[in-house]
Amino acid sequence: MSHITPSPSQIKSLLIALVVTLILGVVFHLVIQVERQRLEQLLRLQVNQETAALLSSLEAELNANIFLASGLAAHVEALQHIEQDTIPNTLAVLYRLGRHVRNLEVAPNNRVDYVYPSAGNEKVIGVYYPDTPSQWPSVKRAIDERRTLVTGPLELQQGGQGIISRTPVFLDDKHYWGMLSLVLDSDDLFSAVGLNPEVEGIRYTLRNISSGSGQRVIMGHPQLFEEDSIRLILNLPGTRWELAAVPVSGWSSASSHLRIMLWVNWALAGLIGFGVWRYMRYRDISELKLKHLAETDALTELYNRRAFVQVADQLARQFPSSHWSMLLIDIDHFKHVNDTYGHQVGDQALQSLALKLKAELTEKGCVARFGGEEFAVLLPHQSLAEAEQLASQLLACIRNMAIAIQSDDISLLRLTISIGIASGKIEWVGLDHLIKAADDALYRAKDAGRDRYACEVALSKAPEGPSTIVG
Ligand SMILES: Nc1nc2c(ncn2[C@@H]2O[C@H](COP(=O)(O)OP(=O)(O)OP(=O)(O)O)[C@@H](O)[C@H]2O)c(=O)[nH]1
Repeated sequence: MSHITPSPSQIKSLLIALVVTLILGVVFHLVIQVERQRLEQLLRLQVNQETAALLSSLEAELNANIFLASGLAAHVEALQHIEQDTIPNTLAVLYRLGRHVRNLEVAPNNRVDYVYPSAGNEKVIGVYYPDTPSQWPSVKRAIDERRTLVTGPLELQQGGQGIISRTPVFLDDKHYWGMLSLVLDSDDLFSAVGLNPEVEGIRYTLRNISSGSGQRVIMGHPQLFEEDSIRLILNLPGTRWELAAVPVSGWSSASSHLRIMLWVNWALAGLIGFGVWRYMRYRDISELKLKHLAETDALTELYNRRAFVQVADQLARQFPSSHWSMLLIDIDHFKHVNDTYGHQVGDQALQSLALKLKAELTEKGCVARFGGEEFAVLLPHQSLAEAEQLASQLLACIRNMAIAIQSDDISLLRLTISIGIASGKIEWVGLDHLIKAADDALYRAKDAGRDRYACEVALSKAPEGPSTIVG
């Protein structure tokens, strides 16, 4: 199984793209979260306002009714008694004046003697409060506190539920005369103010939170008090109610579209990250291509002279005390090839020779086209003897090589080369000197008849004078 190891620049591009994706994603995410919270707060504010408005309508409507009996109480207190003839009419007037009034009761000495309207409320006549456990505590409390108190909603003697307002009457401000009660139809009252279990996308629940009420739910779904709800309290004389409100589709409904935005955000951040990665890869590849173009000879695909010098300089810095050899290779009578078969044949010959040199020498050193029909080979860590051996092999290899040519005039071409060898410790010699020495040696090889090598030996810091060998 083959493993493809990513290059450092690939890893760098990937990391930068990931960082860009993460930063953008997190920033957008935070912006969306802040917007979500803002929308949720707005919704809470809106629900709070609507709940408060509902509660104040309820309070206003209750207050408009529960003190109706106060007028009758004042009448009794003023006259010190009640005139039986006028009671039905008085109660009828009060009944008309009120809203949602189910019935009015007059109970001198806590026994109900009069009720209006009488139809449907007959069962109430004669009820003695102290004998009615469901009513006596609230009656007694109103007497004790000497003020109008509201209780309920309660199950009524005559059936159904009602909110009861009780006003105790005292004669001479001392002697308790009796109780005036006003029963309101709770359902009618709630629907008149628009309080229902669900109103315009908001669920409401009302409960009684007065002590001893057992937090009884008056209207709506009890679970609203288990939820994250807006809660407002209504204080009435003698009782406390609590109204809870929650949007039907929850608090996050106002920002539900932002949930999609979160996905879009990450997709967008990923897309931008991918774009960054593509751009960086494109830039890296373009840089590599440019570098390759700048370093490579277009005809032979070998290093050009500039790249060769750069590589050699780098190696010289890396291994300053190493012993180096260098070959300068020049094709013999190449002008003749060009002149006889044309420049194109010459180019093909140069390409074939470059391929051969690459195949033979790449593992041993750095091969470059030095100019025209001249090639250079740098052999770091190689002695003169090793360089000479290599040069002999090369000479034989090229001499015996038949170069295939695509031309009407010729199909096979044979060439020879001449090689100049220079050798020495790089820190003493220096690259320029090594090249110059190899060039001199090449000149001598040409001079000695070509198809051979010549070397410069004993190049050192303090050379005694180079000696020349022609192989
Ligand atoms: N086809 C081709 N020819 C080239 C290229 N570069 C240089 N030459 C030719 O190489 C020849 C070099 O000729 P000379 O310097 O006289 O050397 P030579 O004929 O090889 O003779 P010696 O080197 O003395 O053996 C010239 O004809 C150049 O035009 C190239 O890229 N393509």
